[in-house]
Amino acid sequence: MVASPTSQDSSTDPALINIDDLGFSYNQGKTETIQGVSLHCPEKQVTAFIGPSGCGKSTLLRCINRMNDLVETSKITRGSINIMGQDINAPDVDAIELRKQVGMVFQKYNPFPKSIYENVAYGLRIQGIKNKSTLDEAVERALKGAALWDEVKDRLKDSALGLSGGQQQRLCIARTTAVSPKVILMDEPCSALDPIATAKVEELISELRRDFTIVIVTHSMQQASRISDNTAFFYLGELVEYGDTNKIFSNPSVKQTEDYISGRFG
Ligand SMILES: Nc1ncnc2c1ncn2[C@@H]1O[C@H](COP(=O)(O)OP(=O)(O)OP(=O)(O)O)[C@@H](O)[C@H]1O
Repeated sequence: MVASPTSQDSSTDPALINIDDLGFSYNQGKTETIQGVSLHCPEKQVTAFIGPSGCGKSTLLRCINRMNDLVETSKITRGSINIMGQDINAPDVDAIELRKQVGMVFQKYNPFPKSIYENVAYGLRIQGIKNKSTLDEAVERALKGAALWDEVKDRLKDSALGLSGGQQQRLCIARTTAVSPKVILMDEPCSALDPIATAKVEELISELRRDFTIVIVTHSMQQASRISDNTAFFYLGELVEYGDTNKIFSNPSVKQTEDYISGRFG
């Protein structure tokens, strides 16, 4: 057992995502990978999940858009996740509809083997948007929002696979924002990038918080402290401490958090 979380409400801002006593199992409930986690992610802020390898950060992230549904033996064992007041695991909630509101950016950038333009237009076309000028405007807006427009505006018809790794990741972010989700989940989005590309994506994340609520899993404590408003520290499937990022990194309430952020374990 780890210590009880010292804070579940990170701030007084209204929460967009409310996770309440969540339990999650990969093996039909025999063991819980997520054990009674409660935390609230405020709207238009960045919340970082940190903790040692295997503590359940990515699993919890994937609960927020029900990606774990794809694992046949997975099960929510207790509690709930509400997004904008809706229980996302209620029987009438369609996971595909949910994922339109809760987009995801992965560790390994994964553009489609299509043109730069078509990568961004893809989700809009699926939504039935056919008008060329509407698509052109939306693609330009998303690429500008992802700080990529100036680098690609003259080669929108070229393959996305010809971009550098950092550009491909920013393209994946543009693809996600183009369909205007409320939430963007990011699972170690910089771990495959060099320091310069990482700095660009971090800058981008700081910009994106103006329009989106972001939850990011990161192994980098420096990254969490640079870009997040709130930080949640997990250990063995439990939330140890959650709160304002400055507080967590300068004056954590729990010794385990302090040991982790100071590099004494993990
Ligand atoms: N699809 C799966 N089926 C069964 N067990 C899984 C699955 N995915 C992850 N796990 C297990 O769940 C636990 C938590 O894994 P998870 O990837 O969520 O941790 P993490 O904190 O994100 O780790 P890391 O920092 O290494 O990515 C681990 O023991 C892992 O082996």
